[in-house]
Amino acid sequence: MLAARRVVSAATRGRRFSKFAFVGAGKMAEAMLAPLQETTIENETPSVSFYDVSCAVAKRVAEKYPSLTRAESLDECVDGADVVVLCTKPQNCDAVFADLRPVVQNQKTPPVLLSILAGVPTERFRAGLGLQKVARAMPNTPGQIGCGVTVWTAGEHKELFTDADIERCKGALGALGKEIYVEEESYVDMSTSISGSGPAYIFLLIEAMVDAGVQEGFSREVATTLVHQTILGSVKYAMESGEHPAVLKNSVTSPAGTTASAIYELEKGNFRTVVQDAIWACYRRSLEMGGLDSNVGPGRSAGPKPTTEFPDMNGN
Ligand SMILES: NC(=O)C1=CN([C@@H]2O[C@H](COP(=O)(O)OP(=O)(O)OC[C@H]3O[C@@H](n4cnc5c(N)ncnc54)[C@H](OP(=O)(O)O)[C@@H]3O)[C@@H](O)[C@H]2O)C=CC1
Ligand SMILES: O=C(O)[C@@H]1CCC=N1
Repeated sequence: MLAARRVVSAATRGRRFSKFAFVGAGKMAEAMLAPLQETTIENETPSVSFYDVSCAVAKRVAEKYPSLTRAESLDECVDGADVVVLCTKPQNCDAVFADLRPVVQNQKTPPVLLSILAGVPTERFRAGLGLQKVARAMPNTPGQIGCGVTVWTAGEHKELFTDADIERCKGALGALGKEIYVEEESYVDMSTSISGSGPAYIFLLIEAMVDAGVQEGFSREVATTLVHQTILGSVKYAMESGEHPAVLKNSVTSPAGTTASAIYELEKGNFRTVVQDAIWACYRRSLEMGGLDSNVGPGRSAGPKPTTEFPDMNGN
């Protein structure tokens, strides 16, 4: 299922189609390319080029998406782009900056840089590439089928972005599923630990449940169907019913029944705190990668502070 096509705003009506240049065409870029080629932005299908230093990766993507333009060089890829979508690894930022800086500086109109790199703050791109307009997003792999969720920000310099710039970023990210704009960049690091990396936690759960089914004697195929459908159905039920998960869990758990025995074991293994510790560890790693204070989490000194006051005894 792909996301609904976007409605065009008056701000961008009548302009030429948007051009997106993907630098790096690996796993996450590919997840973004599939829905992007199906969507419309500014009432047009956007033009999309991509470049990857790995010929094998570029060749595979070109074969899979023949309507996209495979560029042979970074210059060719970025030439005339409205938005450069950076999809390389955070670990080789400096090498990428060295190659990309002269190319973006050479453009008549400086493009927007939309980074999906985990952990790397917008200021680092502004300094490394000499670009003013830097947006940062944290998408996830289910975006490949239009079922993703992305948290993104234009950082502290949002006022430099035109309506069309924002619409292009929103359009590209909206093609992946839900997009949530945040004013504060720290929420992008936080979302990495929940939605960005989250699919991996779910896949681990799927793997564990399927393996248990196989241990019990199901064929792997049937066990996989049981697990997929259980997780899919539970998510849809939770979303459609709007009930608190504890209520839904209790409705499955009969007195002295089977579920209670399973939940006892999960709780004995600290299931919920293990999940929460994993999420905090992921957030800490994102902050570390950005050179920020990562001493966050229960019992640690840094990190988010409550933003609202507790009500007084009268509820005011
Ligand atoms: N995977 C995920 O679920 C998510 C990933 N992200 C972020 O997305 C980014 C990409 O991750 P992912 O797709 O998994 O990584 P991949 O390694 O699959 O893709 C990165 C690609 O970029 C290529 N590359 C490296 N340097 C350059 C360069 N100078 N110019 C062009 N291409 C280059 C790499 O080639 P080579 O391997 O030869 O170096 C590789 O093919 C990361 O920053 C990650 O933090 C964000 C959200 C979710
Ligand atoms: O593991 C990572 O660093 C990337 C970022 C979010 C998902 N994968």
